[in-house]
Amino acid sequence: MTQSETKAPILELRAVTAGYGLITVLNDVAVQLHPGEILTILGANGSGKSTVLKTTAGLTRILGGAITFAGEDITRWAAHRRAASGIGYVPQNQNVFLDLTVADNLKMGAFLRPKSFDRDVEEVYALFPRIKEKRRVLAGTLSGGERRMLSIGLTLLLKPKVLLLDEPSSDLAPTMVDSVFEAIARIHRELSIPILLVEQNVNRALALADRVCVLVRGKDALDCKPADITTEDLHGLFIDGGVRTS
Ligand SMILES: Nc1ncnc2c1ncn2[C@@H]1O[C@H](COP(=O)(O)OP(=O)(O)OP(=O)(O)O)[C@@H](O)[C@H]1O
Repeated sequence: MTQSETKAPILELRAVTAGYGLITVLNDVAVQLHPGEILTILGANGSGKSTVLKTTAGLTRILGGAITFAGEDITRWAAHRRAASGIGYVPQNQNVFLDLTVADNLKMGAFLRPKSFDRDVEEVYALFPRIKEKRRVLAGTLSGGERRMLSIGLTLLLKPKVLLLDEPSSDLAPTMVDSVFEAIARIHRELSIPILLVEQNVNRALALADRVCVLVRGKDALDCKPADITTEDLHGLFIDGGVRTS
């Protein structure tokens, strides 16, 4: 058991069943994120990884189970209340204003904290120097990776207590993937924010994670340390759509 696992989880999904309208995607799912931890969720396409994040952010229909965050039952809380209480969700699709400059995007993100605006924006620029260089250009002209960085930066301005990152490296050039993973490691190390990470780049995700949760068809099938995942597990996970655990 790691030091972080001995603490109570900051975020917990307990036997959560959830979906969209009449469609049930998650069945009885259990996920625990502990203080100081990066937990990576792996799974085949369509296994429900993004739905775990959306359910935590309050964007799906919860049909059963409970979600607790920082000691409170947030199961019935609306998405905006969860965000305001410290659940920072960075969706896979960009959430930046394409017709505004980078600096104006950040201004929008920091409008709730006018007093600390300059300091908070400098913190984002320090994490993402590339974003600082491009602060005067329209967000619509940024590369995919730069937009991803801006999107993470916008969420950081809300001072999250946990960060939910949905495939931050998808569709990026290799050098951008390096920059994004480096930034995630720094956010974790320097800002001490626990992170729930959904990622298709298995090797990079395993290198970064303290713990791994594997989803198979909407159900958590494996919860272990990265070193305990075998090549066979991974083969089962991505080729067969299931996980061999023995
Ligand atoms: N808004 C939606 N309405 C209805 N069904 C949805 C919606 N979003 C996702 N689904 C369905 O939920 C299931 C799980 O989707 P989800 O995006 O959570 O999977 P995933 O593991 O993140 O997949 P991928 O790795 O391909 O992104 C899929 O069958 C998908 O079609």
